Amino acid sequence: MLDKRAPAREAWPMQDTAMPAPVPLFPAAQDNLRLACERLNIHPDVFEELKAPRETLAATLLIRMDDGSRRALPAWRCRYNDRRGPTKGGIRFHPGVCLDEIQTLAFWMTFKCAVADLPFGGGKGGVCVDTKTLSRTELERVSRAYVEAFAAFIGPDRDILAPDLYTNGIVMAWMADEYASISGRPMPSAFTGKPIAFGGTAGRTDATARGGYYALRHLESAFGLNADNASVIVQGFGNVGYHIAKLLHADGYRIVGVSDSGGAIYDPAGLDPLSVMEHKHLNGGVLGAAGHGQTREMSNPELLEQECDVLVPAALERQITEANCERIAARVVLELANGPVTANAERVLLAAGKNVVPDILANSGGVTVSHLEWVQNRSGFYWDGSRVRDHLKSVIETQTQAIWLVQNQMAVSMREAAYIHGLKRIAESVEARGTEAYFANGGSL
Ligand SMILES: NC(=O)C1=CN([C@@H]2O[C@H](COP(=O)(O)OP(=O)(O)OC[C@H]3O[C@@H](n4cnc5c(N)ncnc54)[C@H](OP(=O)(O)O)[C@@H]3O)[C@@H](O)[C@H]2O)C=CC1
Ligand SMILES: O=C(O)CCC(=O)C(=O)O
Repeated sequence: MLDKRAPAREAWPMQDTAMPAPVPLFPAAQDNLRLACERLNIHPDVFEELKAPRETLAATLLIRMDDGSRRALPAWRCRYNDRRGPTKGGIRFHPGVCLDEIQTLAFWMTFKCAVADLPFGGGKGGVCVDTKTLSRTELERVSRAYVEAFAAFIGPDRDILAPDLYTNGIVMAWMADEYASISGRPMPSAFTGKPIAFGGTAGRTDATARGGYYALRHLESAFGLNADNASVIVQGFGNVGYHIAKLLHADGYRIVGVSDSGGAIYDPAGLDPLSVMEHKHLNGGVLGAAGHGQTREMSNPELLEQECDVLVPAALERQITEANCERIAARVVLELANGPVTANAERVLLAAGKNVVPDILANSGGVTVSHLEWVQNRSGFYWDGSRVRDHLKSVIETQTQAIWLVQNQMAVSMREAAYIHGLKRIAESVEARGTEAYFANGGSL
């Protein structure tokens, strides 16, 4: 019998054929791997192992909506490579989520964890959903359904989740709670980025931004930047975008532009991130927030091209592409988003003498502090915020310096240097199992 609640045929969501599919991310990620393998003159088995994910699971989450209807949401979790330890990486809820994106993000996590020298491999997950269309109870059902679907994949020694785009500490708490129900005992270390009252760590909320901040400050003199007269544009005003704006503003950087999904504001005289965030809380977006008298509203693409010294993409992938790279005014691009600059665009930026601090270094602060949360959950001994920040600063400065050296020694881009630095560690962990001699040149750079 026909379900009386079924919507009329026209009301069923149809595929939007007018929108061209985005260029896949994974082939460019593989190019980075191939280049790093060539530069290190590494055994071909390493490329063979890393060119594809270990395992990816797809599921359809069937969610009961508040009005009684059901929605089917595509979801994925990818464990890309676990040679250095359990796979680790965030989960995102976004309407653009697809298999290509999740696999690529999991690949990037593999290298990010190696760059930060964490005992983790890389993973990532996502649900194709627009959280802005969900009530809080629907969001909770999506979070719990995700864990139910992927429970066999997850675990403190297998695959450890964390927040990413449009997920946060509350989502992690629902997930950890669901996982405890399924496992029959609490296992908080299978999730990081949890609220502090539920086994979270001090310092995780702003860790991604803080890591990027430490990297930028470490490179200031190399980039010829001076906090007292340098200007910054931040794309995305969520967890990462807001905190980087706040940290740099506190040090004297002039925040001249910020944006969110609703649009952008630009004020050459400067914006106060705290008052912009207050405005966003009250009005739902940054549009309409006032700076120092010269504030203009514009689109996100326009904002990227405005005058500034440092551009911080902190939203989505593929924001700086062949279409706009020649008009980017910034001298430094600090990639706090994952994959915001395409490979072709980066070539153009570098040829124009600009600097790009690659995502797998610039945004590695989040997973570095997630590692500390995992350690604290397992030991039952909790650190204070200053100890967490000191550790993060030391990790970021050490890895930034190491990558800077590789870049100069090998005359490669900072991204290539980061991949070489990470690949060396991954290959060492394979070789340490005694199977093969992976370094044709004995492991020296
Ligand atoms: N959270 C973490 O620990 C880590 C995050 N990252 C990366 O950082 C980026 C941001 O993540 P996070 O801050 O956690 O996510 P959030 O969900 O907290 O914030 C995302 C922000 O991006 C904005 N946004 C969404 N779409 C657009 C668009 N088309 N143009 C401009 N802005 C847009 C959102 O706008 P609105 O507020 O209007 O919705 C929001 O302000 C992602 O690429 C993520 O993968 C990387 C490492 C760790
Ligand atoms: O904290 C983590 O485990 C991972 C964060 C993340 O998803 C990322 O770095 O892209």
